[in-house]
Order: sequence, then structure tokens, then C-alpha cells
Amino acid sequence: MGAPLPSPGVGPPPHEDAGACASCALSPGSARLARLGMDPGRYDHVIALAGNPNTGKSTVFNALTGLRQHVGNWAGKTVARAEGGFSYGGVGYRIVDLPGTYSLLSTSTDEDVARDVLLFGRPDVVVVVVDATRLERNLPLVLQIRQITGRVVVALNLVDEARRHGITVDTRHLTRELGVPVVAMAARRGQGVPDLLAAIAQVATTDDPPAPLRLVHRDAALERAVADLAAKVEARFPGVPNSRWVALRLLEGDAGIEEAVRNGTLGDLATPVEAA
Ligand SMILES: Nc1nc2c(ncn2[C@@H]2O[C@H](COP(=O)(O)OP(=O)(O)OP(=O)(O)O)[C@@H](O)[C@H]2O)c(=O)[nH]1
Ligand SMILES: [Mg+2]
Repeated sequence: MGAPLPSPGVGPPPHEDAGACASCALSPGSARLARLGMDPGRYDHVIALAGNPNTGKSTVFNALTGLRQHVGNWAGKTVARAEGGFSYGGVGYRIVDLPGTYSLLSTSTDEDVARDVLLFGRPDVVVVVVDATRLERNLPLVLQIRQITGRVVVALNLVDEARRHGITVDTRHLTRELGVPVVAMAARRGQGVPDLLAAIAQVATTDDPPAPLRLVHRDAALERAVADLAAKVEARFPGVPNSRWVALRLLEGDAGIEEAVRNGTLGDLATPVEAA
């Protein structure tokens, strides 16, 4: 199980925006962006960057922070979380680049890092980077994340690649279906970054995020078992996020979650990351 995300509001204030984009080759809409590298200073919100392997998460991370996380054309490059920061419109953000994962139910060590941050770290915004050329393969993770939070932005990346293959994606329709902003991007060229920043700012600051999608199991006995077990998990670990998900994993015999319940470390993960 991973450590909780850092708490906001520590360190010196964020750098001023003025001149911050002097070295930044992004479009004019990014002028309110100051890339703060590894030291975000004081920050107000925590963003988790998630998505399937090789969708351009680290490319987005680098565009926002000015850092040089490893980028390459094969899956599994990012194996531990990397953190950096930026400020946008005078608001400080800490951003966590996660290893690629296909599912929150995955059990590989790298994917556990992503799963723990998403399920237990309570980021203020989850940016899910998806590959526009392989949407059907990428959407299951988006739907799983939508089941745990409404504070989601979908970065529909590689639209340049999709265009080359004659694929166009109806982002408005997708936004309606998912209930969260979908931003078209070609992150390697910096395209879509201003829209992504605006969407992040909106989701981070809204008092009224969309409700998480709720899948109710059709089997009444299973639904009862999940609800009963979730109530027990909450009683044993007050404040633990996503107790329904924990209950489902226990019923499926997930050894890692079972161990975290037995040795009490599940409770350590329940430390809330307060949004400013
Ligand atoms: N054509 C195109 N290529 C891109 C774009 N964004 C990223 N790439 C390329 O896609 C490949 C994967 O990018 P990464 O940023 O390493 O992807 P990742 O999601 O961090 O990968 P993992 O950490 O391995 O999961 C690299 O070769 C990038 O240069 C884009 O918008 N268009
Ligand atoms: Mg990466």
C-alpha cells in the first residue's frame, strides 16, 4: 500500500506567474501557467495523473511542470509516482505522475502504486489520460475512476495520431456521457494544454462535483453482502474512502487488501488530503 498524498499548504508561496512562460513553448492560452518543477512550494490542490500505459501521462506531466520525466514509446516506463508542481492563475497545484494501469483491480506492483493513490489518496482532481486511437481499451479505467469520484478530467490525448488514422472523437458527446470535462490534446506538441488547465481549475474549485457513478449489482444477495461488509470496513476504519470498493475486493479474495485489513494498514491510508 502506498503512502498518502502530501498535504497541501506547506512551504513558500507559489512563484508569481509573471514571466513564468518565458521558457515555455506553449500556446498563448498557457500564459497563466508557471511551471514549478519539483518544488511546487505552497499549493492548494493535488492532482493525480492516471491512465493506461503509454498514453502520454508523463508527457502531460512534463508540459505542466517543466520536468523531464522519462518518456518513450513503450509501456511501463513510469514505475513509481513522480511529483512536481505548477501554478495556474495564481493557484498552486501539486501533480503526481502515476504508473500506467489498465484497471483499479490490477495486482502488479506498479499498478498498485496508481491504485492506492486513486483509491485512498483523495486527490482533488484526477486527470485520466486516454489514447484517442484506442478509446474502447481506455474507457474501462475511466469508468472505474468515475465510480470513485466525480472530480475527473479526461485528457483525450494523441488526437494528432487519431487524425492520421481517420479517427475523430466527439468530445461533446463523451463529456455528456461521462459527466466530466473531456479535453482533446496532442500533448507532445503542447496542444490542448490551455483547455486542460482551465478544466483542472474548474474541477478543483467546484463545490458541486458530479456524483460518482454508482453501479448497483443486480444480484440482491451480492448487493447486500457488499453493503454489509462495507459497513463493517467503515466501522473498523472510520473515514476510509471507497469502502464499497474495499468490500468488493475482499469478497473477490484480493490478498493485498485482505492483508491491509488484517494488519491495520488500511487505516493508515485513510489520512485525508484536505482540499484548500
Ligand atoms: N503523436 C503523439 N505522441 C505522443 C503524444 N503524447 C505523448 N506521445 C508519445 O507517446 C509515447 C508515450 O508517452 P509517455 O508520456 O511516456 O506515456 P506514459 O503514459 O507516461 O507511459 P507509461 O509511464 O509507460 O505508462 C511517447 O513516445 C510520447 O512522445 C501526442 O499527443 N501525440
Ligand atoms: Mg509515464
